[in-house]
Amino acid sequence: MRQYLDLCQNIVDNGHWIENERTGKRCLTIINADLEYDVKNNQFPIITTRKSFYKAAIAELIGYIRGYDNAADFRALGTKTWDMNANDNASWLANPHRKGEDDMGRVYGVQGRRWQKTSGGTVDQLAKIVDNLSKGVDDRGEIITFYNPGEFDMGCLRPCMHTHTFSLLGDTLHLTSYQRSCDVPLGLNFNQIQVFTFLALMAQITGNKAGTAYHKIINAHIYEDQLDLMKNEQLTREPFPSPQLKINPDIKSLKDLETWVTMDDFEVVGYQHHEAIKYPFSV
Ligand SMILES: Nc1nc(=O)c2c([nH]1)NC[C@@H]1CN(c3ccc(C(=O)N[C@@H](CCC(=O)O)C(=O)O)cc3)CN21
Ligand SMILES: O=c1ccn([C@H]2C[C@H](O)[C@@H](COP(=O)(O)O)O2)c(=O)[nH]1
Repeated sequence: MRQYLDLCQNIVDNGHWIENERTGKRCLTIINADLEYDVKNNQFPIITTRKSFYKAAIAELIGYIRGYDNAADFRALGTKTWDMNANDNASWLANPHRKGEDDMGRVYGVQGRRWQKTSGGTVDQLAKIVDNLSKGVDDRGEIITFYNPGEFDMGCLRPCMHTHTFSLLGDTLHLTSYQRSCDVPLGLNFNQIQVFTFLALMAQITGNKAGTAYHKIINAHIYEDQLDLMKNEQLTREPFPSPQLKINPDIKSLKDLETWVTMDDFEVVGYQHHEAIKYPFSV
């Protein structure tokens, strides 16, 4: 994944040091990065310059698709990535909307599947997109957005990868995903996998061909305590060729994704990688 390493090198060479009040850490930061993934030819954008735990990344995506609001549900699917934000974040622990242990509040999938209408009831953004794309319809608004400023105070974290737009050209499906804030050593490793897999899955369940995924990032940063490992370890390594993602072909509908799918339905074939690097995580 040369484009990932180029972005990391660009931050190291041209980044600005920005204080981040929420985490109390400084971040080396650039604005604006555009990444592209070739889903059509199954060039899976997994990082090869360290070991990537791709099943955890896919588990996060499936949890968003299911509308999960609880770190325990994410753990049951195969990822602990929401434990810290749900249970170890002072401002969320003190928030009266928090419903107890593991609650994440009205984040990501809750907005995607159960956006609260002022007139009562909820909007299922994802089901509408799946219905339209299955009929070959792109109404130029096939958008799922998790970004609901009216409910930021009801969740543990504002969504980072917050909006996904699907587009049909004939029977080929494309995806454009927008990310406002990106922890390049940790989060992007997962987000690249999620953007790719979201397009591959949506093409599969709507009977379309997968095309290209476009990933647009605004604030791309490396936390100060991650910089040494990035500069002196990861960036000294040569990448390996991209492997392929195999998805169980029996997954045919949104209902399948909501009910029986597990991480055993995803396999990466031919993943060559360098050894793991453990980057610090900032809550
Ligand atoms: N500071 C920060 N960075 C993030 O990337 C991030 C957040 N916060 N909060 C919400 C989610 C949670 N995400 C996470 C959380 C942890 C890992 C992580 O620790 N990854 C390890 C290994 C994970 C594993 O063993 O499954 C890694 O090496 O990639 C990655 C993404 C992405 N998001
Ligand atoms: O999918 C994700 C979720 C989170 N992140 C990172 C980006 C930032 O480092 C933090 C969120 O902090 P904010 O202060 O809310 O911007 O989490 C990510 O990279 N990918």
